[in-house]
Amino acid sequence: MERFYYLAAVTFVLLVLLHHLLMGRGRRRRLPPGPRFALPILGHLPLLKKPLHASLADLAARYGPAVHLRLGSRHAVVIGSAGLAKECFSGDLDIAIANRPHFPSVREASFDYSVITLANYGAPWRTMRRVATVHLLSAHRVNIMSDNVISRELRAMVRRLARASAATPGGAARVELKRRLFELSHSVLMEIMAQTRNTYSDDADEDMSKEAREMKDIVEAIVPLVGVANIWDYMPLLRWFDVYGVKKQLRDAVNRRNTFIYKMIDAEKEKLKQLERKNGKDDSDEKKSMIGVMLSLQKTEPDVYTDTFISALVANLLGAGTETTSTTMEWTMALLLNHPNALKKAQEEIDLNVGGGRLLDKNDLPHLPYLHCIITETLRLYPAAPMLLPHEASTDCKIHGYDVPAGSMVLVNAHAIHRDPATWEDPEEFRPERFEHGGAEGKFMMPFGMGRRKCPGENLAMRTMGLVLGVLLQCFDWSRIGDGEVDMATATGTIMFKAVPLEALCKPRANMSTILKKI
Ligand code: HEM
Repeated sequence: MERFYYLAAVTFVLLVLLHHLLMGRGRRRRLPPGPRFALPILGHLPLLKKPLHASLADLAARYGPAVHLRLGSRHAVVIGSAGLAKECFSGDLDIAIANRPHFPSVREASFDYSVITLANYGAPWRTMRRVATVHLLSAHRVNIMSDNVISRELRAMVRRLARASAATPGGAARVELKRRLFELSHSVLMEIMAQTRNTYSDDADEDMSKEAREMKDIVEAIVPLVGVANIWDYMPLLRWFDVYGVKKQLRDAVNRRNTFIYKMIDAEKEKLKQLERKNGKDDSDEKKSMIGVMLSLQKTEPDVYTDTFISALVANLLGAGTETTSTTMEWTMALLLNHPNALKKAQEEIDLNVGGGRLLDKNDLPHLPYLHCIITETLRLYPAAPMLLPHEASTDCKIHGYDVPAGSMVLVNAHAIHRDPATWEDPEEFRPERFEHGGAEGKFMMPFGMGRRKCPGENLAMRTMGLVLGVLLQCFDWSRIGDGEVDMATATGTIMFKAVPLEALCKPRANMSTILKKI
């Protein structure tokens, strides 16, 4: 027993020495200020409370806009001001911090980090990013998708809501908005990827294609397992010995996902072959799904656009685009329910500019500036990714005059920047009017990030949100369930979810009754 205590003590001392030896390199550098005492192995991790953005904002209030922390064995710098965020994402510094930290917990689900969101800055990332921005998410394709896909899925949703209301005594249906908005965003992206849907059911409760439903089930199996696996990032022993059996479950779920995507790719290949046989030539890109577009690229550069490349891109865009978009729409509806005057003002704007004779479409959006202000104000208050995605420095660099060693994580507190009282008057208040008539010009927001790793899905997200929210406000009156305000508590995580899923009452508007019977 004595020997055991002796060995434990020696191991502890060695660990502390090793820790100081490794981390001590920082002493010669001028690191940004931060809490002095860091535990061996864990570093400052115990200081971080949930939600992370609030905890980091507290540290910024104490130490300044650039705070140094040690998270496990990594250096991390937290950026907490608009000025510094702009500095980070301009010029050479933008390139220096354009890598992503790689956490073992996400390796399994991310094709070995070879997806746009996680790949390091370099040639493979550039190729994926170019395909996504030029061929899949460009303004031109978003325009095509607005009519082909988004409006079709949206009409199906409106039809179901109108039917549900008609079947409810009093005409106001109780709607699980969180679920509906998620399913709509997921269906839109699935259709954009693979165009699998060929029928629309009149089922009032759910309207996803068979493929969209299967993909949703698979993603729902993977997400909690990645959550449990997070602990691997700091305790590798759990990973090596697969203590909870998570590794095997995760591998099974990821295999299921990959097999499913390969099946979609094969189906799309078959569809394209049939078209070619029928027409003697390939279809135009405009009519193709995203998988179809990538299969055309595969013909000319088979070594680059492999089936694995396509699968990784499909899985990545579905993952990056669904919950960000649906959560932002859920927050918007929650804010409007708590601010009925803003809701009414948006409806009046729609009535004036579109009327009740047809559903609003993409051409109406530029004439609905107040709706745009509402979405922007929601993105300010509830940015879906409150800390963006973590960046990593590929070389030693300087931020705000401080040394930042290569390998440091750089975290940007967009949530805190959006609520900085030095920039925003009454920052905690929902006030879309602040953006009216260029009122917020020059004020800095970054809900989609900035610089090289900025979100490539902004166009698609803004278009989807404009159309969905516009049509929901045009067709229905919305009210809260019960007398109290909607609970605006946030859940924690990379994405800022609403802690209590949003439900609301929805009643068809009188001026839309003819249209609602026809769609
Ligand atoms: C309201 C909706 C959305 C919000 C608020 C949002 C926000 C963000 C943010 C903050 C980042 C990280 C930027 C950084 O690390 O500096 C990001 C990255 C990304 N987003 Fe979005 N996003 C949204 C919708 C979408 C959609 C619809 C897609 C595509 C279908 C998409 C695809 C991506 C991808 C691929 C990346 C990784 C970019 C890279 O690492 O190079 N996002 N997004």
